[in-house]
Amino acid sequence: MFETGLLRGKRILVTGGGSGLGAAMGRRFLALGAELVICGRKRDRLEATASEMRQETSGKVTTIACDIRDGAAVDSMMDGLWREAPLDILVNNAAATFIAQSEHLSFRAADAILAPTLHGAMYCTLAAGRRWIEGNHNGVVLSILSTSTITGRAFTVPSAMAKSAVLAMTKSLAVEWGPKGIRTVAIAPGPFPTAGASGQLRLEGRDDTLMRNPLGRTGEHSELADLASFLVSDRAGYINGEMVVIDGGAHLRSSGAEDLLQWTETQWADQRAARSKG
Ligand SMILES: CCCCCCCCC/C=C/C(=O)SCCNC(=O)CCNC(=O)[C@H](O)C(C)(C)COP(=O)(O)OP(=O)(O)OC[C@H]1O[C@@H](n2cnc3c(N)ncnc32)[C@H](O)[C@@H]1OP(=O)(O)O
Ligand SMILES: NC(=O)C1=CN([C@@H]2O[C@H](COP(=O)(O)OP(=O)(O)OC[C@H]3O[C@@H](n4cnc5c(N)ncnc54)[C@H](OP(=O)(O)O)[C@@H]3O)[C@@H](O)[C@H]2O)C=CC1
Repeated sequence: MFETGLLRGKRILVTGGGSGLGAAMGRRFLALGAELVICGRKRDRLEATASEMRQETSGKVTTIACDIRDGAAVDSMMDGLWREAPLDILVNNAAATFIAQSEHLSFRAADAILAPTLHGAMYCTLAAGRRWIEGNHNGVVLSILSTSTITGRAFTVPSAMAKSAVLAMTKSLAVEWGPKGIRTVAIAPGPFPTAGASGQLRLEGRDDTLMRNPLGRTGEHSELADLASFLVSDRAGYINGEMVVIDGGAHLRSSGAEDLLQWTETQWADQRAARSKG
């Protein structure tokens, strides 16, 4: 679908690129000629994903273990990267969520979602942006958000809050950093099957999520990877501050969480007990 070498010469960091949608985007970026860096907390999983990628392509893949909740760790990751060469593109993909009745969320539980999803994305963006501006280098920040930024979403309130805040960052920096050669864009995916999302959101057995999709299916990873590749490429050079929804039209019918309103207190208690058993 794209010209060969669409992303040739681009050095791209995908946070949370060792799994799920981050890995799918990374694979496509490599296939389009980019140099890829993936980060996450789990070094083993990053290495396993990178080694699969290296077998599939001749492109260069680097892994960095980094907990993006830690600003100093983010700065040290960016220093290390910039010592070699500046990044061209940052993809804020790492995030966390789980379903819970909000009145049962401890402050620590709320922070467990806000810290990577909001603070982590902000730390990475500020760290990359500062270096781009100091070095007079153009850049693109793509943030993977959610349609909860449009609809809100019951039972995943900290995630909806964090994603909405990163959308505000995307729009605000488009104006502040656009004149400095930095584009900020976002994607709001609907349900795409990944181990992370299915496990945390109990998507299995919640047929309503799929039934409510006007297209009657979940998204394909390749569909998201295509959209991401376009948005970070120079072909999308005039798109700035925009969030593109890719959800089959699902959010026009429902936020995706309404079936949870039917859960009984016993079901929620079982959910909490399952969590506390690990
Ligand atoms: C909906 C429709 C969609 C339909 C539409 C689909 C749209 C999807 C939008 C977004 C999707 C995604 O983000 S999908 C991405 C999913 N991937 C992930 O979440 C991967 C990263 N996840 C993680 O790291 C973990 O799962 C997570 C728990 C979030 C963070 O782990 P931490 O080690 O930081 O946290 P812990 O130390 O274990 O716990 C910190 C506190 O949080 C509490 N806590 C942890 N899990 C909890 C839980 N399930 N329920 C309550 N509370 C919980 C603990 O009890 C602690 O509080 P105290 O007891 O008080 O100490
Ligand atoms: N799948 C879906 O249906 C949807 C997904 N999204 C968004 O897409 C993105 C990818 O989600 P998905 O692929 O489904 O889920 P995954 O759980 O596979 O991806 C989350 C990634 O984030 C990384 N991560 C989490 N916390 C941290 C941290 N503190 N520091 C560094 N990395 C971290 C994880 O790696 P590690 O554990 O090694 O740290 C993991 O690779 C997320 O932003 C999610 O909100 C949005 C809407 C729908």
